[in-house]
Amino acid sequence: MERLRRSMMFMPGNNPAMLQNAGIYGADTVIFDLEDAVAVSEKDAARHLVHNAIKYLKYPCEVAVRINHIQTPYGLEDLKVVLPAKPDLIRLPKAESARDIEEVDAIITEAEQTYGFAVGSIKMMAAIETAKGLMNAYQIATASPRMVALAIGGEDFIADLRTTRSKEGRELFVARSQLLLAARAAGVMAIDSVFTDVNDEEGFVAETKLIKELGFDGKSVINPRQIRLVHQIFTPTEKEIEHAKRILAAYNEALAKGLGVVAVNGKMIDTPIVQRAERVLAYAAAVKR
Ligand SMILES: CC(=O)SCCNC(=O)CCNC(=O)[C@H](O)C(C)(C)COP(=O)(O)OP(=O)(O)OC[C@H]1O[C@@H](n2cnc3c(N)ncnc32)[C@H](O)[C@@H]1OP(=O)(O)O
Ligand SMILES: O=C([O-])CC(=O)C(=O)O
Ligand SMILES: [Mg+2]
Repeated sequence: MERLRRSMMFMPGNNPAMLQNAGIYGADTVIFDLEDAVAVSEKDAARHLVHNAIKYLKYPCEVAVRINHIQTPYGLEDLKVVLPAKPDLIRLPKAESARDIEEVDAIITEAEQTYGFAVGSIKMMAAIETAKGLMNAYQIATASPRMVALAIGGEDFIADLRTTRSKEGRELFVARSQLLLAARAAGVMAIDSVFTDVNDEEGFVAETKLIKELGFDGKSVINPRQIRLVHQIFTPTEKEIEHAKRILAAYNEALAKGLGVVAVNGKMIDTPIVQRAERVLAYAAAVKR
């Protein structure tokens, strides 16, 4: 079972209190933002704060940094300042081509060599936030062996579509589905976008259930209150675990009798259903760890 990334919590990289406490809320990943949550006048201070937080504070989770796009005046400097602290993951926003990934990948490789880190140890993910990025999503996801995930950045994406955000996310449905397909084809995780109304718990839960059904591995979040809700939705229930166990038991019994197919509660069980049951159990075990 790969690492869990159910919740990836953003926080502004220039907020010392948030960086200090980032590890206490149980997020699978924390994302220190240098991009849109940080004003231009604060970019430099944020980079150094993020560097020091990663270097001197111990986080019990994966630590990611969202840099500015590499073709902005800030992206390269972001990498220069944060890479020596060895973040686990670099999140590139507004990725539009494989070239974007290759550029960042080359800079990371150089830093790993300079600072004596194992080459390939710093991972990358990309957020798709434009129609153009989505058209190139598979190429983006496969542009470097460092790539572990594609995310959708829904707020920017909706702006690029020239539409508005509906409560049900109708305008994002196709983009989410396409991003999921690209991620699966590339063998990387798919991470959903942020839900900006931190006081709308019902809306957040509905959206998280939807993206889990679509097949996403997790969600970007912006507030500690959203973490528990995502984890609850992604954790298999006792009923699902029991059902998975029954499927495996029935299948193994059938195999022992030389049968390839068997029924549990009147429903046919064959290889893909067994694979799904195995994943439920592996996931449940990973969540407990
Ligand atoms: C579209 C995009 O690009 S999204 C990505 C960039 N955006 C961000 O990074 C925003 C991150 N989130 C936040 O800044 C805040 O959660 C807000 C502004 C959305 C809401 O703020 P508040 O209403 O003050 O949050 P709330 O009252 O729930 O905060 C409770 C506690 O959690 C802390 N907290 C809130 N959000 C975060 C966070 N994202 N990361 C770490 N700690 C946080 C607060 O500092 C506060 O701590 P305290 O009790 O020790 O004082
Ligand atoms: O990537 C995200 O989840 C947040 C973001 O930048 C966006 O929605 O534009
Ligand atoms: Mg964005």
